[in-house]
Amino acid sequence: MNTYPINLNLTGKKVLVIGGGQVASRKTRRLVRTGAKITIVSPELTPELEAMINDYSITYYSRNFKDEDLRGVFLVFALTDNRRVNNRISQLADENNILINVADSLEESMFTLPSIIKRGDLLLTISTGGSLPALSKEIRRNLEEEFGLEYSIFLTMLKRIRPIILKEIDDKEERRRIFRSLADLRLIEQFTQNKEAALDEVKSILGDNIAKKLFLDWD
Ligand SMILES: C[C@@]1(CC(=O)O)c2cc3[nH]c(cc4nc(cc5[nH]c(cc(n2)[C@H]1CCC(=O)O)[C@@](C)(CC(=O)O)[C@@H]5CCC(=O)O)C(CC(=O)O)=C4CCC(=O)O)c(CCC(=O)O)c3CC(=O)O
Ligand SMILES: NC(=O)C1=CN([C@@H]2O[C@H](COP(=O)(O)OP(=O)(O)OC[C@H]3O[C@@H](n4cnc5c(N)ncnc54)[C@H](O)[C@@H]3O)[C@@H](O)[C@H]2O)C=CC1
Repeated sequence: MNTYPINLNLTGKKVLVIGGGQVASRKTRRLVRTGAKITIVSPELTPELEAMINDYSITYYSRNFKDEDLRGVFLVFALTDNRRVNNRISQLADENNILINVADSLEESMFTLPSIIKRGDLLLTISTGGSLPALSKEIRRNLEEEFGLEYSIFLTMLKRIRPIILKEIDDKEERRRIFRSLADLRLIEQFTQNKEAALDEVKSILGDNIAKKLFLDWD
């Protein structure tokens, strides 16, 4: 299947989770960090979901799914263990143009969830097109060792540096040279081993003028 990979901004959007088992737990864990307005409908809940409902302002209805639950919903997860219920939700979502993920049917899903590695602003996603989700998980575990916290630190710094380079350096080629030199995996990894040396290298890539502007209040 040729899916279209996107990173959705769910801030303030109504998201409905139907079902309260292990799969709902895993998917809701990722949702609570997005700023979405989450509602869960399920007669039963895992202890983790109970805790998330308390800790984040999640609306919860302790009952089976009703068709009206879909009203005004932007995105829905059909995560019950009942094929007929999941299929009904999928039909309704289709009719009403609501984005849907169905836990037990790739065909009825408008999108699937990838395995993710998040290090601050760095987001790596892995997907097997539904062929073997366990492999996505295994690849994630392998890559996790390769991409550590240094990426988060580095990108936090770049968030501050990049706009200044864009503002201060008019020459497009020069800017491109700088950004390409900064996108250096070896340099980023140095932030865990020898932060001083890594910062020195960043300064030398930026050149004296920019470095002075940026690192004046740097400790
Ligand atoms: C199509 C998709 C739809 C979707 O859910 O979006 C889907 C479908 C199904 N998964 C099933 C089973 C398992 N899923 C996992 C794990 C994950 N599954 C995820 C995504 C996806 N799963 C989407 C495609 C992703 C891709 O393309 O690779 C991950 C990546 C993301 C997430 O869900 O958070 C997350 C790993 C997160 C991480 O840790 O990194 C494990 C492993 C485990 O739990 O240890 C098992 C048990 C082992 C096994 O069975 O392989 C079953 C069979 C159910 C049954 O037995 O009946 C179906 C239904 C079917 O195949 O029809
Ligand atoms: N996509 C994925 O990553 C995976 C999908 N699955 C599939 O996902 C589904 C759910 O799996 P689990 O969470 O492990 O099952 P589970 O049995 O732990 O949870 C099912 C939940 O659905 C609720 N439920 C049942 N009928 C309902 C209804 N009419 N309305 C609202 N809630 C209802 C139950 O109360 C329960 O909380 C299964 O179909 C399973 O085959 C399983 C593993 C991984």
